[in-house]
Amino acid sequence: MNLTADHISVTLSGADIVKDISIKVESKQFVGIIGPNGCGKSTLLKSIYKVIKPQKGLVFLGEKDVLKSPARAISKDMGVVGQFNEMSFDFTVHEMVMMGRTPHKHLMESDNQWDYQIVADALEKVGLAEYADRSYLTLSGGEKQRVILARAIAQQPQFLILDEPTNHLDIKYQLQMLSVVKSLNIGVLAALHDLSMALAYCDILYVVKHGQMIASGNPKEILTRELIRQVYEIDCEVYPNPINGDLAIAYLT
Ligand SMILES: Nc1ncnc2c1ncn2[C@@H]1O[C@H](COP(=O)(O)OP(=O)(O)OP(=O)(O)O)[C@@H](O)[C@H]1O
Repeated sequence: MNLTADHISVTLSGADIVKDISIKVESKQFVGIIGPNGCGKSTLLKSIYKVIKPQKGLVFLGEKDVLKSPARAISKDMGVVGQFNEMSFDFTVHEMVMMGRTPHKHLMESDNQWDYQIVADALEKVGLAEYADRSYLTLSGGEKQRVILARAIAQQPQFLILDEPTNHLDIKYQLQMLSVVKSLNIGVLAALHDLSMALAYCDILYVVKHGQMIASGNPKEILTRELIRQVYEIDCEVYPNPINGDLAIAYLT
């Protein structure tokens, strides 16, 4: 399912946070958004998944006009793994992941065997099968992040939005999270901080600074020393890794 965000502008408390940004994610593409802290990545994503209403712009998911459709209709197709995953109430891990089934159910419809299987499979995928009965509030930040991914997987969306999905994860689970997401074979739009991960996983990369899009394209072509200096104000070398031939980045501080 394609996602198109056209000419999105967001103003918050009088400040222009997102300035006329357009993004396209083709079906099954993994698309990344990078940029420094505070450049507007989360705000842009929130305006796409309807938490913030943009002042200008259009968002289409397939044929659906996202900004004009009810949240429930969009949640059948769009999953979101946000940056902050705190809950006020204590649910078990199983209950948290089962919430992913809600968009597919009628009011008061109870969970069936099929839902149970989907939840068990999703927990298995993120390596948390043994955690089903644990209290969500007692989990570590990284475990919570993986539960939220499992919930999004259980939702069986056609499109996934990830806002810095790996920020609590150690390297094993960073790789696991992005590999699991890639294996879902659906359109993905992800805000990422790690440029090496962006190089490894993204088909297309959008680069944002001060709320504006300053570059986009194949990460291997656009992530140059000059662009990284312009965006992050640091010096680096981008070079072919002699071990696997992939591009790597050495930061020169
Ligand atoms: N409700 C608000 N009112 C005023 N300013 C806001 C509001 N929400 C966010 N901002 C500001 O908008 C800017 C962009 O925030 P956003 O969270 O989109 O950045 P980001 O690129 O996701 O940053 P990070 O990499 O640190 O997560 C920040 O300067 C933030 O302080």
